[in-house]
Amino acid sequence: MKPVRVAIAGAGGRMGRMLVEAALEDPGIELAAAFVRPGSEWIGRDAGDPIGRSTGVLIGEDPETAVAAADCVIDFTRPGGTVGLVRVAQRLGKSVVIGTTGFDAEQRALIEQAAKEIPIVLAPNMAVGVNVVFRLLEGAAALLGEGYDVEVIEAHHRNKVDAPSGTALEMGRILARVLGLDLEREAVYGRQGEVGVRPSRQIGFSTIRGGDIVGDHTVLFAGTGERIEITHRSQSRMPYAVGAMRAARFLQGRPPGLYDMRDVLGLR
Ligand SMILES: NC(=O)C1=CN([C@@H]2O[C@H](COP(=O)(O)OP(=O)(O)OC[C@H]3O[C@@H](n4cnc5c(N)ncnc54)[C@H](OP(=O)(O)O)[C@@H]3O)[C@@H](O)[C@H]2O)C=CC1
Ligand SMILES: O=C(O)C1=N[C@H](C(=O)O)C[C@H](O)C1
Repeated sequence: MKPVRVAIAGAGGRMGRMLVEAALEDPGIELAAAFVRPGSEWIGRDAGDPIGRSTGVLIGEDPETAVAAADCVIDFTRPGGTVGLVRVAQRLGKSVVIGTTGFDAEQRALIEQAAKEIPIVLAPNMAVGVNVVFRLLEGAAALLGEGYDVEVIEAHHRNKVDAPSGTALEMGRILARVLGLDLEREAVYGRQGEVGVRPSRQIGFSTIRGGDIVGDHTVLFAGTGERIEITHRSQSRMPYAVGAMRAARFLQGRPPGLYDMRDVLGLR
């Protein structure tokens, strides 16, 4: 099988660098292009420079040129950048792996629309462990049922700009579905002041930001006389990047559609 040619967006970012490294280590992947925003200090430099390696691929600034050179574009940037890139991929008939988080409803709808024409993996967390935790949460929530208050607690580095994390929100969606809750009405994001007695039909989200924490997620099921905590802690960003390469390989030859990491990992 020919390697999947990937273009990496935001190649100078924290995840962009990891993605370049993971692409170089994966025999099923060929690094075809890497690009950044116009004006970036990285333009014209080797894509391996941010990680002290040499790739022979120069960092560009034109998404069209980069996407045209690849089978699949991998995007861990910001929602505004992602939707623009999805339009380019749609026009050129290329697949997209999206790790970016923090989309609003309109941006999400645009991605869903594009997925009618091209194959897209959209996943707030590409680490295998987190996707297994998603499955554990389904089981735990179904077994525990009512009688346990559910809280989602996440911690990330000081530079993360969206909150709660995309992973925490996905955990909330899974728990709400299994428990029959309406997340729009029954979620609470942080608490302050005289908030009153906690309703049983509620999912609480708490966000911690500080230092260089890569990413921790805990779901707490608090009962009477006991509590259960399911925790995932990331010690490195590499599992996210390795997952993104798996997603790019998964998309090769796939029909248009919106997939997530559970599809990629066979966890459905
Ligand atoms: N799904 C997953 O497994 C994971 C998802 N993430 C998500 O990935 C995203 C990026 O995280 P991280 O790498 O830490 O962030 P960084 O800020 O380190 O990197 C973001 C990159 O995107 C670029 N960028 C920002 N805005 C735009 C735009 N409008 N158009 C194009 N490029 C843009 C930045 O360029 P510049 O430097 O010029 O601003 C930078 O290179 C976040 O949404 C995060 O939540 C993170 C880890 C795992
Ligand atoms: O910004 C990050 O760093 C991360 N973002 C993702 C999220 O919002 O869930 C995934 C991971 O937690 C790291």
